[in-house]
Amino acid sequence: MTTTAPALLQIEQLSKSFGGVKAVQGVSFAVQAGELLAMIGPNGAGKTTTFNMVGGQLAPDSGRVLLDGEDIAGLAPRHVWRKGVGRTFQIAQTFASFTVLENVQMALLSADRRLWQFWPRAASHRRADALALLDGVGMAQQAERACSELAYGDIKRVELAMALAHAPKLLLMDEPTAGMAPAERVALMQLTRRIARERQMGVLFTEHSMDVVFGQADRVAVLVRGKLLAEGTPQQIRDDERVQQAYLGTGLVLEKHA
Ligand SMILES: Nc1ncnc2c1ncn2[C@@H]1O[C@H](COP(=O)(O)OP(=O)(O)OP(=O)(O)O)[C@@H](O)[C@H]1O
Repeated sequence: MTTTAPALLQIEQLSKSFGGVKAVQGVSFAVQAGELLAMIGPNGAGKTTTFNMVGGQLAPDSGRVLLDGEDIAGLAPRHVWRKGVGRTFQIAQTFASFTVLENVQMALLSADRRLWQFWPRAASHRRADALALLDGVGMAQQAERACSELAYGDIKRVELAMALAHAPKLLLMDEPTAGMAPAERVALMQLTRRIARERQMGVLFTEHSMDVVFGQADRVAVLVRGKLLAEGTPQQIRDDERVQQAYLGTGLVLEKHA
């Protein structure tokens, strides 16, 4: 008899309302280790709400968020983070004057649960590990530059390295490519995909640009008005008439063929 390994992330029947608005209703899907799952849907579909229930920013009204089989629904964000769920954040303006290396060293300090008052020591903290993380995203050569001097696409790569500092099992990326040029968008998600494969890390991301979704995601979950409309490979989603209908009139076109 063969037993199937549980998914890295399994969300089951998640629901959340805000007053009378049913933002998410009975949504279930899974993310496997090493794969990229894109969550898409028209505006107001419930993507951010779902995302925040996985990250701990919102507690669901009902349903489960299983990480390696353990229910983490309703845990505070820092506890969810400790369990191995990472999230990419923008480099705060305050830290833009610090070097690329220093920013990653700070992320490592935080992963090691050192307090910010240890900052004077950050310069010596796990320098080699920080460089290795930067090497993984192709930014080691720029380690000594201030983040404020970097091109936008490079900042995104540093933010990715920072998110990897605590070696998450699952990485949440909320519109990771917003504001990027098309070629940069694809490059960032190709890099993310390679890292996800190497580390066997799952990635759940929300995305509006269809070139990224259909070119880079392994699977796609489509939310419409709080419900899961469809889930499958990019090809299955592209060919799904219900998805086509859902996007009618939104200005987005799902091409039938890549
Ligand atoms: N804090 C809140 N209070 C009240 N209503 C909310 C709140 N957050 C979300 N909603 C509502 O829940 C529904 C789903 O919103 P959500 O932000 O999750 O959608 P989305 O798919 O992320 O949309 P977008 O693509 O526009 O970001 C919307 O009707 C929204 O107005």
